[in-house]
Amino acid sequence: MSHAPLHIVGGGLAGSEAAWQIAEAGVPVVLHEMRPVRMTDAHKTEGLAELVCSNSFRSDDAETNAVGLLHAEMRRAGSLIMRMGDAHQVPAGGALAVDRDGFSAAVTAALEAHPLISIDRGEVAGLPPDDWDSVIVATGPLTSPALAEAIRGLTGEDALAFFDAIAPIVHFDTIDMNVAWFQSRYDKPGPGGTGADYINCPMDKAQYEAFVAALLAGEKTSFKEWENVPYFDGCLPIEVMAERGPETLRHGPMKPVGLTNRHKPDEKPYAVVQLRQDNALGTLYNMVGFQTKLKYGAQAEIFRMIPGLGEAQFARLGGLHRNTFLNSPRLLDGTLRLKAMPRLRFAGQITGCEGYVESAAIGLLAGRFAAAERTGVPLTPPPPTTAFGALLGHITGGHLSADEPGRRSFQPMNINFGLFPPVEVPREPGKRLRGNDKAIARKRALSGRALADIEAWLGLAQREAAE
Ligand SMILES: Cc1cc2nc3c(=O)[nH]c(=O)nc-3n(C[C@H](O)[C@H](O)[C@H](O)COP(=O)(O)OP(=O)(O)OC[C@H]3O[C@@H](n4cnc5c(N)ncnc54)[C@H](O)[C@@H]3O)c2cc1C
Repeated sequence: MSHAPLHIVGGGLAGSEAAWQIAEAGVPVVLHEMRPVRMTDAHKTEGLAELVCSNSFRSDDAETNAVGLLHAEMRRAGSLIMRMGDAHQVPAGGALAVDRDGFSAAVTAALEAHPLISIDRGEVAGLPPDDWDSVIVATGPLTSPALAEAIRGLTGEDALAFFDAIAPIVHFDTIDMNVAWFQSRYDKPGPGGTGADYINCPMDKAQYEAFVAALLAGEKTSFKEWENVPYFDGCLPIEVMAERGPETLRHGPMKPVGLTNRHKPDEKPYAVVQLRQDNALGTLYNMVGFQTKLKYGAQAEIFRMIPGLGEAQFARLGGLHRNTFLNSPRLLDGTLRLKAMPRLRFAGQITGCEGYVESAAIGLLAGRFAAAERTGVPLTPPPPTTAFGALLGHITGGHLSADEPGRRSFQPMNINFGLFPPVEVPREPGKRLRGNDKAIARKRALSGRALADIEAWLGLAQREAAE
């Protein structure tokens, strides 16, 4: 049976995954992507699913890490983003990091080759036309202003925009490896890694203190209209962390634990800056956790104070970006449709999830919901005990609003075990778990339950589609 096409606006992480899911369900889809006709402030290419900053999908540990669990669920659900991420991974300790160009090219090629997908390059500069009866809007944190304005007018809610900061990338051959050394924290090999995947730059106490002082004094980009902007803690600019106290960085991205300086094994570094491979060739490394809103001149000067980076050349410096997202718990229904106009469904970071993987996961769900609606096969949302369900719950209703007049408390969030309903931790007779052991046992129990429940949900969805 042939179906009328669905439309997706935005060919990023969410839109690409949604297109794949819809087409794989046998429904034709038109994917509208504005690049290269119109670019965003962060995208550099015309490739679909371009990674705009870090090249990491974060931890791949499905047993004790919530994003690793989400990876596992997505793989089971036939995710294109995970398949291409796995195919283009670069070594990164316990994390899944990818060669950004190879990854984006592979996603683009797969979508272009699918017989049910057509790709239309052009901006949707307002509400989608009335004759598009089912649309997924996946235009991301940098939704073009014309569309953002139209959505804002439609919802009556102010789409909150605020700034995040991105980390610099360094040319490998400008790093002094007589000072820096390769090692993953605790020598963890992780998927596709060797246990020596990060470059580490050590600092002694005096160097660390001088560095923190320089960060505090360095000239920052200031955006008056965005002052008092609420950064979320996972993506704080390094100088904002420094402002929180002299020790904050040493306990955050510059923590020295699990690392031994190969050049001076008897000297414990006071702080360590880590760089992670950014491309398959190994010619570029990004500074882990070093997102910043320092001015370019100040960045180059201050980051060259880091031992090993004295002569560093930067392929890209850090910067600021806008982040636009909906007050989804109020605006969207349980299958991501806009209550005020149900022909529009939202996916990706614009719904208030955060991160490449989470955005793709919500794209996957939006695609499946839209395809099910088109084919007339009802699809119940995934159970809240799964990573898919927990994330969807956060977006469509799990968040408790602070309900202060004129303000809203809903903020973008990465997947985390705090979003899952409590679980009974299995007890071993005669053994009482405490502290870290107890926390790990709890995560294992949450993961085990999630994987069993997602298998059941996927099996059920498959049976319903076949009937
Ligand atoms: C500068 C920056 C740095 C980030 N750093 C990280 C990071 O390090 N790690 C991480 O996990 N996440 C990071 N994020 C968040 C990351 O962007 C998102 O998590 C992810 O890319 C969102 O996926 P998405 O599909 O929702 O949006 P995107 O991947 O941004 O895709 C949206 C697409 O829609 C297109 N588009 C926009 N408006 C229109 C329109 N009107 N018509 C047609 N097409 C349109 C855009 O060109 C884009 O291709 C960062 C975001 C930004 C902006």
